[in-house]
Amino acid sequence: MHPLIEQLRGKLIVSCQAYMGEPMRHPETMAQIARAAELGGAAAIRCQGLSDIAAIKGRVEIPVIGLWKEGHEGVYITPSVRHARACIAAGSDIVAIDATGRLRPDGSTFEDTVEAVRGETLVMADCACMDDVHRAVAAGVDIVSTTMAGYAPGREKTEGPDLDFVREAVAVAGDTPVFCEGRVHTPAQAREALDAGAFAVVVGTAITHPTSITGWFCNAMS
Ligand SMILES: CC(=O)N[C@H](C=O)[C@@H](O)[C@H](O)[C@H](O)COP(=O)(O)O
Repeated sequence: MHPLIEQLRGKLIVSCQAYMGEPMRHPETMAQIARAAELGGAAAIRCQGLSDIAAIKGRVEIPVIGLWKEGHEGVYITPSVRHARACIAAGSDIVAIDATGRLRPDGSTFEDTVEAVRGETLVMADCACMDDVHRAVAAGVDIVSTTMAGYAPGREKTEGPDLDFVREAVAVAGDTPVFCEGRVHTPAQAREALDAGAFAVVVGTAITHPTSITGWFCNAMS
């Protein structure tokens, strides 16, 4: 296993993302949050967009998992070779790519992107279902992640993390590490994900999205 991935074993990865039109959507803000997460013990940062990747890479010592989201429908996480190459150029140590079988806007496939960038970077495959896991492992990716479960066809959206998906993925992924990502909202759930066999756990919203967290409190109080 690549040493950069080995150092993530059993660790927390923090996803620092602000969405279009949101008050925290600024590379400097994301870099500050990423650095704060690093000080808290995060082993890597996952982040979106070329400016954020560059700003965060310049601020933290830990590895950066970069992606580039374009659009909201269909394949929007690093949807082409061009997007993946740009993420590498911006400073990503690992590039996250949608691993679903859906065609990308430019007509290319997941395999096309993996083929083009493998050897230049480490690839994290954002999967929605077991078909994606099989596809990603066959393509030779470095990491499989449950990122898209509940957000693309294939699996129901679970209340918390999809731990059954983690277990099923671990059972077939062989030596390829499986990360648990998506709806991990509490430290206890992060622990459960490791117990389910996850190699590492990615937490975004519950650490870095104050608008959502505030809403959780408000809902509980109304
Ligand atoms: C489905 C999709 O587009 N997920 C994105 C992937 O980068 C992010 O919006 C999530 O915040 C990230 O996966 C972490 O998940 P959570 O925020 O639930 O901890």
